Amino acid sequence: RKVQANAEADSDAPVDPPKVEEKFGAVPNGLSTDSDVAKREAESMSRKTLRASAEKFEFQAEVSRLMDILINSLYSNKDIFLRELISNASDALDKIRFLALTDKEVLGEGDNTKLEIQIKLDKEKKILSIRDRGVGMTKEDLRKNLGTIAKSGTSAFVEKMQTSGDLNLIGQFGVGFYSVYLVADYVEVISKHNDDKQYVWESKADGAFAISEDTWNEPLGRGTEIRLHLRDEAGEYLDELKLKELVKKYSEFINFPINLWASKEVEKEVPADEDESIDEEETSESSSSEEDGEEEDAEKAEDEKKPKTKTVKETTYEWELLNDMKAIWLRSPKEVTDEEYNKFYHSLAKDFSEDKPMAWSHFNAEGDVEFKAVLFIPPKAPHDLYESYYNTKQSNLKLYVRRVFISDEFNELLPKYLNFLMGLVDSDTLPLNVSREMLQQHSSLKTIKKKLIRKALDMIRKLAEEDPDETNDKEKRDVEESSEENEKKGQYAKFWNEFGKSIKLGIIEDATNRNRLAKLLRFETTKSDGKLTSLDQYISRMKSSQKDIFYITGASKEQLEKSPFLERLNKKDYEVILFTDPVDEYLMQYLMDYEDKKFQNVSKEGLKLKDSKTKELKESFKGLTKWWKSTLASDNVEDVKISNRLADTPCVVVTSKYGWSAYMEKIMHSQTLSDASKQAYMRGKRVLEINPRHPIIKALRERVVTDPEDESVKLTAKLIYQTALMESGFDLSDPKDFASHIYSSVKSSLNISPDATVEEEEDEAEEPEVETKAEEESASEESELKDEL
Ligand SMILES: Nc1ncnc2c1ncn2[C@@H]1O[C@H](COP(=O)(O)OP(=O)(O)OP(=O)(O)O)[C@@H](O)[C@H]1O
Repeated sequence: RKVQANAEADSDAPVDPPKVEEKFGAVPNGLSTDSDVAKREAESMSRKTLRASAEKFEFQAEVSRLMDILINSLYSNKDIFLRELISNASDALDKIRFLALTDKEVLGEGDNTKLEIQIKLDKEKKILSIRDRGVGMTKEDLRKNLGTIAKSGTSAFVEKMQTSGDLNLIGQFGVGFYSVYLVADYVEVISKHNDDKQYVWESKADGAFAISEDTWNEPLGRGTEIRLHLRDEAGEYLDELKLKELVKKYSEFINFPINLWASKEVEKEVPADEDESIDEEETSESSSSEEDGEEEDAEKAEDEKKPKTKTVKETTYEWELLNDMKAIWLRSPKEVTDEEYNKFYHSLAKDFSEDKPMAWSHFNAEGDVEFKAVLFIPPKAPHDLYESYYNTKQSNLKLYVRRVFISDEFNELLPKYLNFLMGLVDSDTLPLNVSREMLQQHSSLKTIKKKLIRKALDMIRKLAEEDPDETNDKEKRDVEESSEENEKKGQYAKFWNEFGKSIKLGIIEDATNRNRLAKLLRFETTKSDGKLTSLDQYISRMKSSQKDIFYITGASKEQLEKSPFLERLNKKDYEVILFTDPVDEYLMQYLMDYEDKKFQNVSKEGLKLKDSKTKELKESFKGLTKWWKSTLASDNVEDVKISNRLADTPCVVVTSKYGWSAYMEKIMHSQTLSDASKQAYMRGKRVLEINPRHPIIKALRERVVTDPEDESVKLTAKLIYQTALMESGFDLSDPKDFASHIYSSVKSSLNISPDATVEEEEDEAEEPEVETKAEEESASEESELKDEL
């Protein structure tokens, strides 16, 4: 009877999972069906070699390299594979839900309509399976998606991973799937797409993968199941508690239910063991005497009243929901904690480093177009943010319409220069059942975009306002600094270093918001003492006599600080902005004024600096400037003028107001594909400005007065011009010509006759050179030295 009781207990055991389970492949406690046998055969076959009948493919070289690194990685945080798989499953579910908006049929019926993720463990066989009812993959999808890497920048990632060993960013590079090989040595991907049959992709990460039509697993209906045959050392992922903890940690914000086939200890009332009760009866019989007959009867009656059951512990299995799918953006911003925003950012950005986002903005737009949005400024700029700025169409904003994910490639939501922001928009106003193309043209998008830009710029402005480093008010700064935890200190400089270029690109591209963006601009100046300053701060320090905002452009701060263009400005204590980023040159073509103040490039014409003697000097140097201009006629010099910007340098070359500056010319020259004819056209007209107080200039004037036709004076004047060109940042068009002028001048300073010629080499009969002993020795010494080096 015992045997029977056990059998009964077994049959009640939790091997009878819901219907979904039956289709799910490996059954935990092993139901012995025909398909099971076939399956096990298939499995054991495949563990040895990939299935013989399968079509074999080689991984793209880059994928193989990546897999090699992953397999041999000593990276300790192997957990990341799970969030990558769940994230892929969630993407696939998003895709089918989106398709279903316009065609309900694609969802199918019954269990197929359940948009969920299921995780299952088979401790015995050491298999962890993750299944989704997403869009699935056709045979071709399997080959392409899990064999090649489409996204660029993967090489960069592989390099980085090899050197830093940090795999945490894997998801951001579009190669998350391969992280399965951190924990598994053999992986099967079973997938069913509506347009194809069910296929199995499998690989042991040995350079090859195989695809075969799946005739042995239970049909999936639709979607993908990934089976990880875990390595021995990855046994911890068969622990339910561990998986629950991981899903909580990484996948909290997944918008689909994630269910774990979880065991549960339950107490159950089972019929009390009859054998035992008989034994008891027997014992009681033997111990009883006949006299006790009446008493006994009473006890028996009592016993019969007692239930004949007992409590036993049983393990049952059931689907346990691991996430609560809370859409953070639907909640009131007041209710969401900083910690939740941080976590949400990490899941959105697939960035699981410790870095927190720099700022966020969570808002609810009402009116004609209603939407909710959360925007984040990431802690760091992605490695390729500006590399392909004009070519990529990558926006980092997810668009939802009434909680349904539509796309994360909607470039209509934010202008390019704000592409560094992460976040999402969920609109109730946009229609749900139209194609993506139709949606892209929807008039509400313009309103959404406008509001998003406003909010984004506000968020950046606040970042500066809250930074004590940004304030001019020393007292306020001290108060802030003394507060214990001042996380906000220096945050704007950090933002500027990461994303400053984006703000500059914004000024160039977004005329409507130019002024708002200009407020966010930061730069160093001749007086900022190595710190960043803003236009507002610059203006607040302007001298009362100063009308324009002064700036200069060049390759480096050090170079600019020595520029002759700043001589007199420095002397007179004017502040000048130092722009050292090539993009600044473009920027200043668009930023004409700010708060009614014009910008003046101090290396260009138009600088107004009072010099009471200008008129007088102009008159007294008229002869020289006229003569010099005609001497330089062939050098494309528009004019020769008295300068108001020089102190110690004899002369400089300035450009016309709307032409390119010297630095811009350099930038354009360095661009391989720039158009030579445009270069000639845009090149600023050059004006030689002379310093009338400089002894060289004064001496030159005297010499010209004496003999304007003196060739040596003409040569000297040309040499001065060429030197000024160089010092002003221009490239010399004919360096050979310049060099020969310098040598002529050197000759005269060494008192060498200008006609002196170079000594001719004697014409000897050509003989092979024979090394003398001494030469040989020195040569061998040299080579020894090289070896040592
Ligand atoms: N569960 C799945 N269902 C359908 N397609 C999938 C699934 N998992 C992966 N894929 C396909 O394989 C591709 C490669 O996946 P992988 O994780 O390597 O990169 P990714 O998903 O594009 O980028 P990321 O890792 O950033 O999510 C995906 O783009 C997707 O097309």
